[in-house]
Amino acid sequence: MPVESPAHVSLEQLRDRLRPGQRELALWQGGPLAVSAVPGAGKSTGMAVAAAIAIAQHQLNTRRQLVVVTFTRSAAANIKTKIRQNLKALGLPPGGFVVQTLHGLAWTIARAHPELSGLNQDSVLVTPNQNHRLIRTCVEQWISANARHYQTLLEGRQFDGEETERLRRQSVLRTEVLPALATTVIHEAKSSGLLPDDLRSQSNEVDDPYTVLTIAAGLYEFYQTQLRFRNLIDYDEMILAALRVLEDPAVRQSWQQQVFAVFEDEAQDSSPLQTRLLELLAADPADPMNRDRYNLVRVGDPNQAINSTFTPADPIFFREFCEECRTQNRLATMTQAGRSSRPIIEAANFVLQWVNKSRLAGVEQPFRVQAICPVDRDDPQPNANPVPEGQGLELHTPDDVYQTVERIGQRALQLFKQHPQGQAAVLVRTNDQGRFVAKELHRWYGDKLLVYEVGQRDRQSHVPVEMLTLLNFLDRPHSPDHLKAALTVLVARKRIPTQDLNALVGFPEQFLYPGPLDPLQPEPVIEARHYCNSLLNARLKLPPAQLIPFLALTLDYEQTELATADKLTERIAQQLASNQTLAAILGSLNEIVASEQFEPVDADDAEERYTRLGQLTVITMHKAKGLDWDYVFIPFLHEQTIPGSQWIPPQGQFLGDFTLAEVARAQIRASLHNQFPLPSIDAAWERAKNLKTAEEFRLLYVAMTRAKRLLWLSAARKAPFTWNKPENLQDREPCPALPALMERFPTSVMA
Ligand SMILES: Nc1ncnc2c1ncn2[C@@H]1O[C@H](COP(=O)(O)OP(=O)(O)OP(=O)(O)O)[C@@H](O)[C@H]1O
Repeated sequence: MPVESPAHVSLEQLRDRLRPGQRELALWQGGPLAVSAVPGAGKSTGMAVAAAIAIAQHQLNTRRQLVVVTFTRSAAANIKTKIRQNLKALGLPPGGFVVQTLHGLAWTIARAHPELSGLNQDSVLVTPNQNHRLIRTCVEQWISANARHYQTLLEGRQFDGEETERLRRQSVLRTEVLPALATTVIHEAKSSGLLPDDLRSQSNEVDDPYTVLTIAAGLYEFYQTQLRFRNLIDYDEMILAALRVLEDPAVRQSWQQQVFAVFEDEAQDSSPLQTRLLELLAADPADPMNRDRYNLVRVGDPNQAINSTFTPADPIFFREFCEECRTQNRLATMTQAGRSSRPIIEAANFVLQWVNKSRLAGVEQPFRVQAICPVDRDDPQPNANPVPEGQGLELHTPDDVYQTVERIGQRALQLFKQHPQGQAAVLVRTNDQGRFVAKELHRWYGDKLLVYEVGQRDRQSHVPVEMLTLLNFLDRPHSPDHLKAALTVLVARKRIPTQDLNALVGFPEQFLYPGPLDPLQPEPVIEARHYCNSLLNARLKLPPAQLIPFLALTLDYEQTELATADKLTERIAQQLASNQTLAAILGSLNEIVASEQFEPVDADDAEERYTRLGQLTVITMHKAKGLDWDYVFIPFLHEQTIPGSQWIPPQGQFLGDFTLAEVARAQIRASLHNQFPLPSIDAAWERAKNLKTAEEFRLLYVAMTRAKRLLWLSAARKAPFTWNKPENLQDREPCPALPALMERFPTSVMA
C-alpha cells in the first residue's frame, strides 16, 4: 500500500486558526510592527504562526534567518516547539529560525567576535554570589578613596559624634546603604548605556547635598575595574559587548544580512539597550538608518510590566514604541482573550480603569487603557471564555488571616471534589505569606489537600549559602561582617527576634561576651546572644564534619531541606576525604556556593509542576506571570502591601526619609526620559513611590488575570504587622481596589 503523505495546510488555513488580533500579526509583511496584547490573548500562539508564515513566504534558511527573542528559557523552548509544529503543518523542515533569550543572543554575537567585543575565551559570567562580594569590595574601595564624601554620609541629617552611633552608622552604610545603591545604579545605568562620567555630569544638574549620582559614579567605576581585573562579565556587559561588535560596519552588515527579521515577545520587559540591539539586527543592510525598514515585530503587554522597580525595564519604552507605530498605522492590538470567564474579565477591566482614574500613582497612569474583550462565538480556541464556577468572582472579608486560609481550604476541597481534574493556586505577594498559607493549610486540612508550595521548593538553593554564612561566623565570630550575616540568617529563619542588627555588630566581643560593667542587654539581644553562644559551643564540641548537619537541625530545616544539607555534607566529605578541618570545609563550601552548581533549580519543567491537576499551588504573584489555573485565590489584599509604600529601613533614616538607591534610580530614569532639570532628592523619592504604586497595581492585575473560572479575592480585617510573627494581629485596611470592586459587583460579595 502506498504511504499516504500527511495532509498539509496552506498559509491561509494556518492563518484561519487565529483570532482577529493574532491574524494581524500573521499578516505582517515587513517593517516595524507593535502588538499590544491583553493577558490571555494568545501572544505566543499568534507569534508562532506568524513566524512559520514568514519562514515559508521568504524561504528562510540557515543563511537568512528569523530571530525570535523571548524573556526566559522556558518561554523559548515553548515557542520553538510551536513554530516547529506550524512548519510541519505547512510541510516544511524545522529550519530558518532561531529562538533565543535576549542574553543568549547577545552572548552568541559577542563570542563570535572576541576581538571586537573585548570578551575572550576565559571570560565568565559573574554569579550572584560573586557579584555580591564584588559589590562589597567596591564599597570598601570607594570608602577609602572618598573619606570626605563618606563623612558627609555618616553625619547624615545630624550627628552628635557619639562613638556607638558612629559605628552603627558605619555598619549600615557599608553593609546596606552603599551596596544597595551600587547594585541598583550600576544595573540601571549600564543597561541604559550610561557611563560613570555621564552620571557625574548629571549629578551637576541636581540640587542634592549628598550628590548621590557622584557616589554612584564612583561605585560604578570601581565595579567595572573589578570586573575587568577578574575577567568576569555581567548580563548588562553581554549586551554592551554585542553592541560593540555591531559598531563595526562590515560585521554589522553581515549580521543584518543573516537576520531577516526579529520577533520579540514580552517586549514590555526590555531595557533601552536591549531594544537598541534588536533594532540594529532588524535593520535593512541596504538602508540601515531607515527606521521604516526595520523588520522588527515587538509583542507585549505594557499592563503586565512588573519588573520595573527591580530592573531597568520601564513600560514607558514599550508604550512609546506602540505610540510611534500607531502614528504609522503599524500598531496591532490583541484585545480578545479566551482564557477567563466573563466575570473575571469584567473584574480585571474594572480594576484597570479604576486605578487609572483614582490617580493613586501621581500623574503617570499605571495602565495603558486597553480592555480585555471576550472572543467571538466562532473562535478557534476550544472552550474559550469557559463558564464560570459559581459567580466566577468572589469577594471575601474574613475576620483574620487564619480564617482566610481556612476558607480557601474549604473552597478548594469543595472544588476538587466536584472537579478532581481542576487546577488551583493561591497567589501571594511574598514568600513569607506563602509559607504561612502552606503551614495553615496543612494544620487545617492535613493530607486531604494536595498543596505545592513553590517558595519552599525553591528555597532549597539557599541551604549551601546559609551553611556557609553560619560556618564563616563559627570560623571568625569577631568579624562584624560574619556576625551580621549570621544574625541575618537567624532572623530570616525566625530563630531570633527581629531587631536592628547594626546595633549588635559594632562591638562583636561586647555583644557575645558582655562583661559585668557593660550596659544591660535588652531581651531580644540576649536571645540573639544565647543563640550565637550555643552555636560557638557546638564548634568547640563537635568534629567539623558534623557541623553542617548540626546547623541544619538548629535552623529548624524541614525534611527536604535536611536532605539537601545531608547531600551537601556528603559532597564535601567526598571532596576532602580525611582532611575535614573547618578551613578545608569552608574552602570547599565556598567553591560550591560560588559555582552555584549544587542542586540547580530545574526551570524547564517548572510550569508543569506549578499547574498539576488536583493540586493547590502556593506561588508568588511574580512567579505566576504567564501561567493560569482554573481557580485562583488571592488573599491578604491589604493596603499595606498593595500598593504598600516604599520602605525606608529605620536604621537608614539618619540619612533622611528616603533611600539613596531609589533616589538615584529615579534621577537616572528622569535623565533617560529627558526630564531636565533632574528631580531633587524629595521629588525623586516621590517618583520612586509612584513607580512602586503603579507597579503593585499592575502586579494585582497580572494576578487577577491568571484565573480561568473562579477568581477569589480577600482582605482580612486583621492581619499581622509582620509575617515573621503572624500571631500578632492588627486591624488592617484593604487594598483600595477591593472596596471599589465590592461596590461595583455587589452580588460577588460573600458573607
Ligand atoms: N488561535 C488559538 N487557537 C487555539 N487556542 C489558542 C489560540 N490562541 C490562544 N490559544 C490558547 O489560549 C491560551 C492563552 O494563550 P497564551 O498563554 O499564549 O496567552 P498570552 O497572551 O501569552 O497570556 P499572558 O499575557 O497572560 O501570559 C493558551 O492555552 C493557548 O493555547
